[in-house]
Amino acid sequence: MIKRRIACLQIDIQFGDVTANLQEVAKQFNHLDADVDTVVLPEFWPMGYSLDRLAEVVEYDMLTPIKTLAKQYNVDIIAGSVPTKRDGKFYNSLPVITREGEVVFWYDKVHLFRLMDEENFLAEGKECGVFTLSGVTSAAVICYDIRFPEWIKTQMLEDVDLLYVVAEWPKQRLDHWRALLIARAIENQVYVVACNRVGSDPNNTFAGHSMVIDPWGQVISEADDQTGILTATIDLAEVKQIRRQIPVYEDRRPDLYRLK
Ligand SMILES: O=C(O)CCC(=O)C(=O)O
Repeated sequence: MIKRRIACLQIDIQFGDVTANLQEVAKQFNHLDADVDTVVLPEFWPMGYSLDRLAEVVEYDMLTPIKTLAKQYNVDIIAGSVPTKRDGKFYNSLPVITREGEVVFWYDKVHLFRLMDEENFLAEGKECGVFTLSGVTSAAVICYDIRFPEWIKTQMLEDVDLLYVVAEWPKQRLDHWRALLIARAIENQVYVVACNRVGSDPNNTFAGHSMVIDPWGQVISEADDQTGILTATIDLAEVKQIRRQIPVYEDRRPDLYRLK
């Protein structure tokens, strides 16, 4: 039995205000249950979708305070996503931070969301989001990525037990959010832990409804549309048990799948 207690910080994000957003994250850490192992933040928590401020925001040292929180609270952190800059290009990047305060993995969002103008400001990631954290083979993707089952499957084929999703998913497509996350859990027989934001920016109102879904597709915990912490305990032994019961990985027919 490998149990993990996970907490999603479902926060409101102040548009372009890194200081206020860091304060909000730190405030929420004060309310964590003492037995939490892993904390998950939403997409672009330092700034929201104020994409015209990317150049300014990347200069800000957003991760030192998050690393300090990891050590102080003795938790691993899937640190939502933050803007990064490499070779003159900006990325929507997800850092994985251990309880020792080390950044051990980065994932860059692969599918850019045109409805929110991402392709005008950001470059696409090209690498898989698979990593090991406190002994659990995990993967992480960002928001729009969940609409691409081929991309999620590519990662799940690396023996992943736990899929993290960080998002700023708008309220008007809440039904898609729920259906896509549940489908990804069922078809891949993995735990899905999805952290969304709440509140509004000048263009959108966001759905909240962070969710923890088991590998059978049952929603074991779901938030409403208010700020708060969604906490759930997962038992990773369930993954193997469900894959034995319905062996979809063994029954795949990739020789027939024409995905290009
Ligand atoms: O796919 C959607 O409906 C929402 C995606 C999104 O908001 C994002 O990727 O930031």
